[in-house]
Amino acid sequence: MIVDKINESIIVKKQMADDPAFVKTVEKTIALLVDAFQNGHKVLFCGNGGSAADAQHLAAELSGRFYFDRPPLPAEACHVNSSFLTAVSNDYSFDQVFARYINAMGNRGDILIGLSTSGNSTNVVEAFKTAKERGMICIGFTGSKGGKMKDLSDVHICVPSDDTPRIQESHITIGHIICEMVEKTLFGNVQ
Ligand SMILES: O=C(CO)[C@@H](O)[C@H](O)[C@H](O)[C@H](O)COP(=O)(O)O
Ligand SMILES: [Zn+2]
Repeated sequence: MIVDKINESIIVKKQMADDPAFVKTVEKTIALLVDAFQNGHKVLFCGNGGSAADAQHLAAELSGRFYFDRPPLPAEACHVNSSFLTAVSNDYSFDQVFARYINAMGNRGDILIGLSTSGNSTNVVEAFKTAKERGMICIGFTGSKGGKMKDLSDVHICVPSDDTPRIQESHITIGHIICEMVEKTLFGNVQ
């Protein structure tokens, strides 16, 4: 059972590595983030549950530091202010929490990265709709079905699995690679 699960995770990652179209999509994401940061824009992340953890984890790699000392990058996860999250959920709706944050913080040229294994979490879908209205770039991290986020994503990182934990494990792998490459491209000569 344990070995089977480890092997399942490896197989999903191997499928991504062996798919040139998938690798190109990750390259495109890196280029978009580099371009956004170089032009003074920010990157916002959103997701629920394990994907909320991934969202704040990845934002912190960018806004804190990753492999080496360099200037911080403007990045944040939409759920990290618990007063905002509880008030907006209570006074409006949980479906609107990320959309309202995007309305407060997102500007034309900023990037929104939404992580959802189903691609159908309503608060992430609503955030994408709002981000598009505001002229932001939407990058969707999903599982193989893509759900509603498929058609709302400017770039769609679609992990070839239908198993929530296996999809999340690949999201964080790809997210780490993106953060590493963005840091290296922007500041590789700083060390
Ligand atoms: O971490 C896990 C499962 O591994 C859970 O917390 C999971 O993220 C939650 O059930 C989410 O609400 C699932 O949402 P989504 O991936 O479909 O957007
Ligand atoms: Zn989990």
